[in-house]
Amino acid sequence: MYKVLVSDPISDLGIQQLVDAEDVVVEKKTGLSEEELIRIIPEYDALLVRSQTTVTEKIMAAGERLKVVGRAGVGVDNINLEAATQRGIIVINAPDGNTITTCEHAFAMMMALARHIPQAYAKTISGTWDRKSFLGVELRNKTLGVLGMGRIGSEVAKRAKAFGMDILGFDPFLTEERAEKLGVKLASVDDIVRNADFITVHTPLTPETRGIISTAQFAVMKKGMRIINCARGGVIDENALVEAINQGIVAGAAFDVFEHEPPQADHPFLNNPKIIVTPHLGASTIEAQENVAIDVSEQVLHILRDEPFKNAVNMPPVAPSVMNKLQPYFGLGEKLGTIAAQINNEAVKEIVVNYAGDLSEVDTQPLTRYIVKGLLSRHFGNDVNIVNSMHLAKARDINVVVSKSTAAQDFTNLISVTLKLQSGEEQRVAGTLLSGYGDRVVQINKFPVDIEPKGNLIYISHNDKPGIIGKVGTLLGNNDVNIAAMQVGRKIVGGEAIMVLTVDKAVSKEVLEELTKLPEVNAAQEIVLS
Ligand SMILES: NC(=O)c1ccc[n+]([C@@H]2O[C@H](COP(=O)([O-])OP(=O)(O)OC[C@H]3O[C@@H](n4cnc5c(N)ncnc54)[C@H](O)[C@@H]3O)[C@@H](O)[C@H]2O)c1
Ligand SMILES: O=C(O)CC[C@@H](O)C(=O)O
Repeated sequence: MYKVLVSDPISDLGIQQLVDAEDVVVEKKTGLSEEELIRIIPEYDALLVRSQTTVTEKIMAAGERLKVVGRAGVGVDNINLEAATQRGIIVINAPDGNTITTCEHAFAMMMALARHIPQAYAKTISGTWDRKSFLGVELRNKTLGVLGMGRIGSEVAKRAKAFGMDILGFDPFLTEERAEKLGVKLASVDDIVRNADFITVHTPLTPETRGIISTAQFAVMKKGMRIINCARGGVIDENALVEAINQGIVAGAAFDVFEHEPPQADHPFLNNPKIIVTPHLGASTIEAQENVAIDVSEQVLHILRDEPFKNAVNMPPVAPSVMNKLQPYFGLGEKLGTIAAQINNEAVKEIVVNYAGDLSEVDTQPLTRYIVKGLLSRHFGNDVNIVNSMHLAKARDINVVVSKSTAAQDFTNLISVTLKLQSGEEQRVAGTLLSGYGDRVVQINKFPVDIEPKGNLIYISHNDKPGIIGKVGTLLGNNDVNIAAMQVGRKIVGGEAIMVLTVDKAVSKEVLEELTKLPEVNAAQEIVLS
């Protein structure tokens, strides 16, 4: 008999198939502390959660029989994926079941903001008939900026079209073709913050999206704009928002999510008449809760019974024999993907991976997943892993092409990752695993290099002129950035060249900007590797 613990409120109808299964016992125990969960988890084969239970490393470690953690929803930020993977615990989610519901909540928030509905309701039921304080605005002919054009963002854009809004969309994976299909104008974050009357965010919380809307962005916004966050707390900086409201820049804000949930009683949003809030209700409809629970229960049953399943967030389906051959290259592959993503700022249409030498003889499919994971992690953060990386690329219309060749230049193995970009340009990074030395990046674009892919790097493209290396060194020195290693690549004397510097600490955006202002420098980008 398999035992399933449901530790958050999850739709009864949704888990009915588990309850009905003859080989399963379902127990519901909600509101448990971490200690209580640690104490009881050893009895269970599966754990079903929503977003209230944080499934920590300690809980995973105590889950001696735990085979699967099912998340009835999208975000798995409350589940320690690494700990699960290390212990072979499969984590599954239900990414599609609450898309429409959350989109509708964001839309409801936008309409409530435009017409002051919560404020007017509160005043009316308090006995005051006030028709003067709540003059609203129409959505028609307004510009809506959508940051994050994935499942939910795309659905919001479709509905905004029907309301006669002009839509500006930004997503690192949004191509012209897809934007056109959705009736959205492809824009940069800067275009959006300068031109939108309404902004809604639909990205995960990653290092890149944390504070993507903050003081600098509020400073250039249209006076009287309105802003909505039904994605994750922290994507819009909470303090900067309050400040922008006080300065009269933002006319209203609607938040379903908070940096810390639930927010403290003295949270500045809770007594601000221009901010409307809901307690993380984006996914809370009967339909969505049934959808996600049905989806996740079905998969839990499959996993418990050792049947094929979908939507695993963390577990690679790799046969041990293939794993042994490929494992040494997984780290290199992921780093090549990460570097390719970080030296590129354009939408990617195709990823071409070439395996040469030794690697051409084996089934490299699992390794490709690592490369694509590295590439997408810049924008998806922890939401991408080797199980879902190919699926995520496909869902973003990014084609992944693999080719093989027996000759690997002067190396025994060579992995090349070429990004074919929206503009028609290409970016290429190649690397090898050198016996006794480890991972090496041996080519960036057309330039041969020899770089250990580790720590903080700065990638500079420049014109090969005397003195440029000194200027870069002096600028970094003046900013207290110590250079540990430097590689320069060029094809011809005086022509295009690149410099890759290994530095002892992360560099600020300001320093990168200063570097790009040096006369011979064309671009300077930070590459962060673990
Ligand atoms: N409020 C709720 O109850 C609720 C419910 C469901 C989902 N969510 C949250 O909503 C968000 C979106 O969910 P989804 O299902 O649409 O996810 P999704 O993965 O389909 O879409 C997210 C999109 O964000 C994009 N993105 C990543 N970094 C970006 C950046 N720097 N700038 C712009 N775009 C960037 C990704 O490319 C992706 O297309 C997630 O954070 C999810 O956890 C909240
Ligand atoms: O209500 C929930 O379970 C949270 C939903 C949402 O944030 C998700 O990530 O799916």
